[in-house]
Amino acid sequence: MIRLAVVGAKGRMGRAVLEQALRAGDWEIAGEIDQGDPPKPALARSDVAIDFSAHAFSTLIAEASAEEGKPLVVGTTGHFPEEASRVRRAGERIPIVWAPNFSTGVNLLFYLVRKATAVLGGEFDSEIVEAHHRGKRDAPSGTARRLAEIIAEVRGLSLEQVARHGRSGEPGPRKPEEIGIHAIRAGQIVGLHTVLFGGPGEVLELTHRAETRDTFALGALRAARWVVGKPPGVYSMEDVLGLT
Ligand SMILES: NC(=O)C1=CN([C@@H]2O[C@H](COP(=O)(O)OP(=O)(O)OC[C@H]3O[C@@H](n4cnc5c(N)ncnc54)[C@H](OP(=O)(O)O)[C@@H]3O)[C@@H](O)[C@H]2O)C=CC1
Ligand SMILES: O=C(O)C1=N[C@H](C(=O)O)C[C@H](O)C1
Repeated sequence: MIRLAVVGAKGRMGRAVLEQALRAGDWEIAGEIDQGDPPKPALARSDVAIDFSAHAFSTLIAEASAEEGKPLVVGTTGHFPEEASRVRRAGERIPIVWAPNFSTGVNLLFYLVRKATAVLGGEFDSEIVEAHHRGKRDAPSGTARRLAEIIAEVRGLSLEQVARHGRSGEPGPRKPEEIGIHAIRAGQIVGLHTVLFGGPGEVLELTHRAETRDTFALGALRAARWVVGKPPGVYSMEDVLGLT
């Protein structure tokens, strides 16, 4: 049995992880950490923790895991740059899988978008559209941010300079280097990401649709199994899936 701590256990994702862990049968739930719980006792009892909480708390969890010497899987999104640096620093002491999206399809989408951007080149405009449930706190989604980073990396651009979050008023003609990012919030949408490449006389759209949270929960459990025993470092879900 692998002893697991779930951070944000009462949340949408925390509940999905607990359900899938119980179903798998080889996990012992050693701790559930939510508002008001001190994290360290539960981390100390566990072989690995999975965090789906909120950016500030997730940063504290990464630091507490490093102090306890325990591996960690971070699924939380929306970290501010200073928080992200602290998570990376924790990864110098323990192994961390940190991914904005644990579904296999989205990690394949990352690969396909890298390839499409390289093949299509600067003649094609890139726009990202994401849609999520009304309860989501951060925007754009961590997955949309990662998709934008990938396009910027391949095109040798600084994302800060070329990201265009929505358009209104009179933005004028689109600049070729812009990467448009658009967030929709409605109802119970689990997760939808489309990358649209618009070129001369044609449009290519790559879409991933998460149908239930099980895809994220199963991916996070797969990452947790993988990360136990790894050397310190910050790993991606693409590393876990062997896509790198
Ligand atoms: N990487 C991936 O594949 C995925 C990532 N996510 C990300 O996971 C995160 C959680 O999503 P979701 O489960 O939908 O969100 P929820 O709001 O449903 O759950 C978050 C949980 O964390 C708890 N929490 C928040 N702040 C704290 C805190 N300071 N201390 C202790 N507990 C806290 C919440 O408690 P309370 O309600 O009392 O505030 C809640 O139980 C988000 O960042 C989301 O973007 C989501 C899906 C997939
Ligand atoms: O908050 C969510 O629900 C999700 N968040 C992740 C993100 O921000 O990319 C992943 C998934 O799309 C669901």
